[in-house]
Amino acid sequence: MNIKAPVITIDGPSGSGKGTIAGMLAKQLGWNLLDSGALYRLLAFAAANHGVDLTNEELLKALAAHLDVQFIAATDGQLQRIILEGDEVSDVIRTESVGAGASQVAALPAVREALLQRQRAFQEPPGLVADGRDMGTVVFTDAPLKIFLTASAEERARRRYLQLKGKGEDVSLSSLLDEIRARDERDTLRAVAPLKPAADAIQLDSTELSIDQVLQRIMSEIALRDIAG
Ligand SMILES: Nc1ncnc2c1ncn2[C@@H]1O[C@H](COP(=O)(O)OP(=O)(O)OP(=O)(O)O)[C@@H](O)[C@H]1O
Ligand SMILES: Nc1ccn([C@H]2C[C@H](O)[C@@H](COP(=O)(O)O)O2)c(=O)n1
Repeated sequence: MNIKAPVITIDGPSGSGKGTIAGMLAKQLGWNLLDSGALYRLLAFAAANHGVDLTNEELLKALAAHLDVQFIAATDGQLQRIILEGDEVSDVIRTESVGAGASQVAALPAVREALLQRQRAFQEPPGLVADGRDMGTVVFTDAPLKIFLTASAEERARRRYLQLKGKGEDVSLSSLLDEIRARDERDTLRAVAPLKPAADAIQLDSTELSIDQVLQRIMSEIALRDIAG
């Protein structure tokens, strides 16, 4: 019998802390990690490099199906690395403009379909932590633990502001808030796989919680379900 590796899904809006928490959980459990947003970011980035318009669904579908990408798992002291067509792009795909492009290509049904199997292929033993927008509602519907992580738009903009300032970027809090609201609207209102909690997801508002408190809360849900061996 083919027993599938367990999956923990973490969905939520931009800046809610999904990526941070998913990376920490995967490390703590010794499980695989899927940063599904990175795939949409990679596609938007590759499209710009190849001169493909972000509204050209047919060309984007072909590009998505043939994306030459490698995810190199995090090692002690190093974050996961992402290689696209032989070049390391781990940092350059993290800008707000690539994020906005990702949100635009992610609204196209043919693109989502082209990336579906690639995401499911990450479900390997001993387990998978997957973060994104539709992990619990579309990609891993039978996951034994689904988290929907939120925070107020103001808090998410504040976190992003601190993150980008920390990298030496010249950013404005009010424009980050506008960008976050625009991305929320596009991700939530799109017709296909919109951002929403799965019916069986645990909703966790991290506005007033530290990273550690969020992690502890999720670890206690894992223990309750006895899914991590
Ligand atoms: N509970 C928290 N309290 C304070 N800061 C947090 C918390 N969770 C995450 N952060 C910080 O907020 C920033 C954004 O977090 P992260 O990148 O994990 O969000 P995300 O939901 O994955 O965003 P995106 O979907 O845009 O990739 C990071 O600098 C992270 O350290
Ligand atoms: N499962 C996913 C993951 C991401 N997206 C889209 C929507 C986001 O705005 C964009 C970038 O994601 P991020 O890296 O910020 O998590 O990609 C999606 O539609 N579905």
